[in-house]
Amino acid sequence: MTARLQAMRVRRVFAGGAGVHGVDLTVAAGEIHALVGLNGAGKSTLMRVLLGMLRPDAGGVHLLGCAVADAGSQVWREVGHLVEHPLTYGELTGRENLVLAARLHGIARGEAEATVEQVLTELGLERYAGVRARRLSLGNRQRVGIAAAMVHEPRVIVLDEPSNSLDPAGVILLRESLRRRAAEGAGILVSSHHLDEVARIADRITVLNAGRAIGTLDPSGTDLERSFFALVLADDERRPVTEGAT
Ligand SMILES: Nc1ncnc2c1ncn2[C@@H]1O[C@H](COP(=O)(O)OP(=O)(O)OP(=O)(O)O)[C@@H](O)[C@H]1O
Repeated sequence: MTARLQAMRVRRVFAGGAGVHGVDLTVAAGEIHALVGLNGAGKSTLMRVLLGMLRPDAGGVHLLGCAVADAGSQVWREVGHLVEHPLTYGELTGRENLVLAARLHGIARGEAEATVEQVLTELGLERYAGVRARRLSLGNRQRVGIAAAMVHEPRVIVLDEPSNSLDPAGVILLRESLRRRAAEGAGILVSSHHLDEVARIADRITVLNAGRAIGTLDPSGTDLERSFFALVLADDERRPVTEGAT
């Protein structure tokens, strides 16, 4: 298995005890790996550590085989992410934002426009491409943010709650886009609250609870919701109340 992304015993604990308490996680080439967990379980924190936005207290992260702390532009141009709010410049149009994102990831000027047209079509944004980002609806701004994370065809993709504020059409386009990218060898990590959606898209599902990876769910299983709550409940009952309190 070629690991695109690997977390080894990653720990990042905030004052008060919440955070991530020693998580191992691998995202293989060609795989869509979903992270699920209740609010505050540590999904965003883990993703931020994986992307070098937060330094771990302990443990390590490898991106494309390179320690994240040592990753240079050659590695970062192969990574696309959307964590928290879509980073768009409100005064620029969707298209201009995407050209900028492509250029920042090393796509040559001559290629950027064609690449951007492709991703605009892929995410159903053609009609809105000329609209300034600040005038876009929440859902279309989210689509632009997702497009910006993927315009440069990265081999590692990390998306935190990407289907938030997307309409059903957007959810389907996102699903198809991620499937295509995984089939072409990208390793994709995606967090979500929507277990139904996760079941449709993920090859593997890891459950986080109170900052720990407590188990996996079978995406083809019949009652994902029940299995999810059973895992969380069993973990909560096992854990002393003071530990990992959020
Ligand atoms: N900068 C910070 N300082 C202190 N505590 C923090 C900080 N960032 C996150 N936390 C806490 O760490 C825990 C995990 O938060 P995180 O945002 O990673 O959870 P999450 O699983 O992404 O939740 P959600 O589904 O609500 O987005 C929470 O209890 C949160 O309050």
